[in-house]
Amino acid sequence: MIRQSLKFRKTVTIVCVLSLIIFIFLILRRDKLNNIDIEGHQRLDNTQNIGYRDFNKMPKKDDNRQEAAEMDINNDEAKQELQEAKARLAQLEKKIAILEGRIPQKYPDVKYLGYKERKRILVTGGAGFVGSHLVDVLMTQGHEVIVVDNFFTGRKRNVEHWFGHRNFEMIHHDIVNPLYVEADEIYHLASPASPPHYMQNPVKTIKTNTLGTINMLGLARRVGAKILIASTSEVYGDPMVHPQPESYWGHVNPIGPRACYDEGKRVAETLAYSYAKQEKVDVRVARIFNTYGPRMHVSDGRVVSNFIMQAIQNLTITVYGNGKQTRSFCYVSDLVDGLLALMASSYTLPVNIGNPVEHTIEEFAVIIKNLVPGCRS
Ligand SMILES: O=c1ccn([C@@H]2O[C@H](COP(=O)(O)OP(=O)(O)O[C@H]3OC[C@@H](O)[C@H](O)[C@H]3O)[C@@H](O)[C@H]2O)c(=O)[nH]1
Repeated sequence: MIRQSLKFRKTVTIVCVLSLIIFIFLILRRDKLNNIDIEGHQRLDNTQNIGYRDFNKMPKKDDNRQEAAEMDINNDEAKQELQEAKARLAQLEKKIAILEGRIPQKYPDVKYLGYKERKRILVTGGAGFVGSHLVDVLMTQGHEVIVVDNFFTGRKRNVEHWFGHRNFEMIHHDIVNPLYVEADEIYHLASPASPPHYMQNPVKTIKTNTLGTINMLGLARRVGAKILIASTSEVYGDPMVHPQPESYWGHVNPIGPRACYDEGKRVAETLAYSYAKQEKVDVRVARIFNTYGPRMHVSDGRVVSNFIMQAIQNLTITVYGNGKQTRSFCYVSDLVDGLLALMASSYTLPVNIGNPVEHTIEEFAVIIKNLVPGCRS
């Protein structure tokens, strides 16, 4: 009985120890598994946590990178545009500098005229030799001047010192076509005046002096402007009377080489007085004699520039014919004074404007030769 009891105890003890070992084993095993789970769980948590906690941060980081990339692209484009703009600006600055070089910064002194005194004056042929000097005086007097020129013989450089002035306007226009502007006074000077120039295209010369004059007289009638017609000593043709008074009717060959100009100007005068009589246009007619002065072109073809150029270059002075024909020579500023005085006057019949002292062409050739030092012409 005691033996059985001891055996039982022993068995129970062994079972207990074994159970304990198994229990410890199981606990250790569980811990290990738990650790794995825990680690796994932690990793999962970490991910989740990171995912959760940095939910607002992580995607932002990506956005920032994208934004930064986009900004880089935009910056590159902006830099390129800036460079292009700078290049264009440099080009424009160059062009402006060239233009500024051409336009004088300072204009000749111009008088200030009040609204009532200031006139708007149209000068046809205003870029020519005589016209440009007239424009200078009208501008300095303080008037508003409109220059119309087709630049056949006129030159922009003759009036470029007025470019940009608020009282000055330039129109590139051929007066053979109608012109619609407002004006108080019209100086109608547009026509080639040098024989080689006006004979170069005789039909055009006649058109300018007939159709062109009709257009200007029509304009004067429409706007109520006073008009001065620039006529010529050539209306006397090959005169039989010396010097020629305005009452002399002339000696003109209607089919001669100069007829396009001579007859063109005679018709222009006839038109002026027809408009005066029929349409009550206020007209002035100036018969201009030989004129010389600055801005006369070296290849003008008239006797003054021809002789001077020939004398300077020691070339033969070309006296046409026997040189006994006479001419008077008027300085351009005196002619301009005469034109202004005639326009301002109430005298409506034709007026000769020139130098009353006549010289033969032969005499004139000698005068020029003696004025050029060392001339061997
Ligand atoms: O080289 C020359 C040029 C001209 N002459 C002579 O010099 C005289 C003057 O001739 P120009 O060519 O200078 O001019 P013209 O006097 O014939 O007419 C000029 O003067 C008046 C203006 O109104 C006219 O518009 C213009 O044609 C003419 O007798 C001409 O034969 C020369 O002897 N040699």
